Parts: sequence; structure tokens; C-alpha cells
Amino acid sequence: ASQLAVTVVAGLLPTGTVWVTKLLVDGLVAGPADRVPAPVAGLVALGLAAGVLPHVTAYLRAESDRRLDLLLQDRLYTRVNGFQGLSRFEDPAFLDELRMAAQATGGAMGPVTSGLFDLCRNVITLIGLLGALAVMSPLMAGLVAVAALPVLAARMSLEKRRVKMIAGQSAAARRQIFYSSLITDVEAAKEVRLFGLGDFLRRRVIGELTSMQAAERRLDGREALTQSALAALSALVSGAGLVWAVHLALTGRLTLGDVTAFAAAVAGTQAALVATVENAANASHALLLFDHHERVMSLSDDLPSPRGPVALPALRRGIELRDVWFRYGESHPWVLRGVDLTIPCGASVALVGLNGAGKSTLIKLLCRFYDPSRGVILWDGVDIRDVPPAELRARMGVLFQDYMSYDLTAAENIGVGEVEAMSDRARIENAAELSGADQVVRALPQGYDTLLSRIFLGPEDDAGVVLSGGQWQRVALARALVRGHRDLLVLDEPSSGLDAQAEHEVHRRLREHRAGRTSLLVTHRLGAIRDADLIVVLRDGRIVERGTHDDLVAAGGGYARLFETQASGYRVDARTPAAHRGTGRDRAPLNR
Ligand SMILES: Nc1ncnc2c1ncn2[C@@H]1O[C@H](COP(=O)(O)OP(=O)(O)OP(=O)(O)O)[C@@H](O)[C@H]1O
Repeated sequence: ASQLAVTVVAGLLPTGTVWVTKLLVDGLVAGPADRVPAPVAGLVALGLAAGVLPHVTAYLRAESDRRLDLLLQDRLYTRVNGFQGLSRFEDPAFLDELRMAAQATGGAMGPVTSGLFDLCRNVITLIGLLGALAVMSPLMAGLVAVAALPVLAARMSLEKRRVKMIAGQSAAARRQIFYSSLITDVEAAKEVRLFGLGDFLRRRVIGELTSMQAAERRLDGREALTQSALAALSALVSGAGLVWAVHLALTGRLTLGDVTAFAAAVAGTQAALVATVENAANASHALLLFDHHERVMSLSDDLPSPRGPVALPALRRGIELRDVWFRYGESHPWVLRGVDLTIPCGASVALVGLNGAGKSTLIKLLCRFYDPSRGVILWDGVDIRDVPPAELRARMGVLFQDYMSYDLTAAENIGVGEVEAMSDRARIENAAELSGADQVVRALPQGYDTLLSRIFLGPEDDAGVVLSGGQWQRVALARALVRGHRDLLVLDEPSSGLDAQAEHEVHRRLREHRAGRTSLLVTHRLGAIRDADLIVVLRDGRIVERGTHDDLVAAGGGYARLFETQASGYRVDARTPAAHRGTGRDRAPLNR
């Protein structure tokens, strides 16, 4: 309301000024000195208002932009969090749309929100001045108004093109951000320096920028051309008007005040028209951006919502994959081809297979990051598609192969595994002991309160600490184990980065921890799963062998051969260490 009041007053100012100026000039010319003070006082008051109002408007506008920004961002990120699966985040078209939607900030929406008041003010000014002009010369008022129409049309179409151009540049802009972030990213710094990638990346950044700028330049050129042509048209109109007014004044049919008011009214009308067109164009730009925001908001859920959701009971019998087929998209090859697997409640199941066999994919399906293309996954007989994903995930603890390293304190890095237990230090320490992270964290300068980051400063302005790869892995494992009481524990390569001693220790503790719990362990280290209740071998998306370690070795199939290769690698090296150095035979054979 305050913005509206300020707008109306500000909108009437120019007309008032023109009118009072006419009174003053006529008063001065006509004689009696007592007709001068009132218009002078009026002009002073109008000048004061004209000086103060813009600042009041600017404050009110910034405030409304801030509020709108909070609202829009809250809305957008709530929607994005609502996408429960991963497929949207792997869809470049969605990422481009999201980038455009994120540009619809409070500030960018200004032309629609507070800009509406501008538009309102300018329209009021315009009507006032056009009215004044029409009194003096209806023809001139008509001409000035009609000359504005092509300007308006041209600007609108330019804005449409501009937003289309920005949208078309989304992919290039994302590439540019990607390349430039590699140049400044601490994670990438090693390889960038060793491989001498700096220049290569810089050229890519500049290349993307240049191509984006070329499109902008074309549009700017077009805009400058149309705008100049249209400005010339209005100048011609006002020039003609002035000639006409001067002619009338010379022949005594207009007073000096009339001519002054006329010239001011024409100039003011044209300025108000330009401002109105500018408002409308900016508003249309903002609305086109808002369209992207709305498109993201209106996207359907990526995972079909549960058909009549049922509550997920605690696991009592087991999890069953029944003829599960999966590919990442219609044009992608099948990754899982008819997997039948039961993970009985309370059993420790191990999943092994060559790189790319589909092990991590199977885990992602268990977490319902994607739905199987065919087949079902049953949790005690309940199709997991009938359960809200959050409820399913709340029943699982998972260590992903590509786990996150958060720039948070050690305690928080573990605690994020169970947000409710974030401040439960005993629970965090228990999990850390189990994963072997405890001894690492205790040796840090502030123990569990040490910031594990080199990009943020700690509470006392001290730099954070960098952990080694294996140390991070222990922290990540603790993060999964802090949810240890969950029904299903899934560990994807939990020990790949650990030294032999730590690996042995971790697996020993995990064996104890997993005993009697339902767990699925993916690993290339076959020695670590010898006592799993069930070992499953995945090859090309199919289960080709299953049984206990002894069953599989006795069967003499692929598992037995892999196990023998790994074991013999160690034995040969132990006997004649020098003879085989550099042959690579000590590397995990499953990886070859
Ligand atoms: N997000 C994805 N989009 C498309 N294809 C994918 C995606 N993730 C994995 N794939 C493909 O699916 C196949 C199986 O990958 P997956 O990660 O499940 O293998 P894995 O058995 O875990 O291998 P590794 O032992 O190397 O971890 C691979 O061919 C891979 O290219």
C-alpha cells in the first residue's frame, strides 16, 4: 500500500510540474508580482518530493525483492528436493531448465513486482501529460501516442528473443561454469597441474564465452538499430510539433507559457512512453524467466507416487528382487537382465562381479533411486514402489562407492548419516570406532570438532584439516554405520582405500557387526567375504553363480578362478617378491 501511495504521488509529479511551470511563466509575463510566490512555493515542494520519493521507492522495492527472493528460492528448492530419484539430475534438458529457473530471483522479478508500480507511475504520468497535450493539440497527442506503438512491439519481440537466446545458451553456460570451476577447484588442481590442463581449460572457458557473446552481440546490434530508428521517429514527431507551436506563438495564438508547457509536455510524454515501454519489456523478460521457474515447479514427480501408499514394516522375511531388468534410458543398453535374488532377513549377502557388471546399479534400485524397467523388488512381499521412498530409505544404511566428503566437522561428517543423532556424540563415536575412524579423528587438533576442509575456516579461524583417501573412507563408513540399527545395511566397496591392516581390522569388525543383521556387501576383495552367508556373482547384468564361499570354490566356476587368481597373486609375490614386480599381477584381478 505504501508503495502504491508513493507511486501515485510520484506519477502525478511531472504533470504537476508542467502545470505549475506554466502558471509561473504566465505569472511572470502577465505582471502582478503577487501571482508569482504560490507557483514558486509549489515548484519547491514538487522538487522536494521529486528528490525524496525515488529513495523511498528504492527502499520499498529492495524490500519486496528480498521477500520475493526468499519465496521463490524456497519454492524451487522444495520442488527439487521433491524429486526422489536420480534420473532428473542426469537429464541435461532438466539441468538447463533448472539453471534458467534459478535465474528467476526476487531481483530478476523486480520488473514484474515493483516494476508494476513503475509501470503504474509511468502510465499515470503518461495519461496526465497526454491529457494536457490533448487539450493543447489533439493531433499532436495522437501522433506521439501512435509513434510509441512500433517501439513497444519491437521491444517485446526483442525480449522474447533475448530470453530464448539465454535459454539456448544454458548448455554452453553450464559447460563454461564447469570448465572454469575446474581451474579453481582444489580437487582438480593436482591433475590440472600435472597434465598441464590449465591452458586447455582456459581456452574452453574463453571459447564458450566467445560463442555466448557472439549471440548477445547480434541481439544487441539488432536492438541498437531498431531503437535508433524508433527514437529518430519520435524526434521527428516532436520536432514537427515544436515548429507548429512556435508558428502559432509567433502569430499570437499561443502564449509563451503555452509554448513552454507544450514543449515540456511533448518531451515528458515521449520520456514517459519510453519508460513505459521499458517497463513493459522488462516485465515481459521477467515473466519469460518466471515461465522456466513455473515449468520446473509443474514437473511431475520423477518416480510414480505410491499407488495407495502402505507403511513399510520392519524387515522380517527378506528382500526379493524378482526378474529385475533395468537400463538407464530407452537408448541405453540393459544393465540388469533378469536378476532374481533374495536377501534373507538376518543374512549377510556379498555381491561380486567385474567392473560394469551392474553391482552399484542394483544397489541404486534397492534404494529406489530408479524403478526397474521390468520386474519388482519386494520388501517382505511389499513392492517398494508402493512405499514412499523416504520411508524405504529410512530403513537402510548405505555406503556408496562414490561417497561424499563434506566440508563439515568430523562429528558432523559422521552425524549427517543420522541427522537426528547429530548431537549424540556417544553414538557418533561408536560408529567411528566400528569403522576405524575413531583413531584418525582423535589424532586431529580439535578431535571430533575439527573441520575437515581446506576451503572454509574453522570456528577459531584456523584452517581445516585434510584427510587421506583411506581416512575419508573410514569416516564415510562411520556415516553409514551410525544408522547401524536400520533394517538393511548396504556397503559398496567399503575398504577399497584402506591399507591391508586397516582393511583386515574393518572387515573383522564388520563381520561382528553384520552377524545376525541383514546386509549386502559389494567388494572386489574376495578374501573379505569368505564367511558371507551367501555370495552372488553378477556378470553382464545376470546372476551367474550363487552359494557360500565353499560351494562356489567346490563348483570350480568363475568365482573359484577369480579367488584362485587373487590368492595366487599374493602367494607368488610373497615367495619371489622381486621377480614379479611391475607385472601388475598383484593388482585385484577382478578389475582386469
Ligand atoms: N547414471 C548412469 N547413466 C547411464 N549409465 C550408467 C549410469 N551408471 C552406470 N551406468 C552404466 O551401467 C553399467 C553398470 O554400472 P555399475 O556402476 O552398476 O557397475 P559396477 O558393477 O558397480 O562396476 P564397478 O565394479 O566398476 O563399480 C556400466 O556399463 C555403466 O556404464
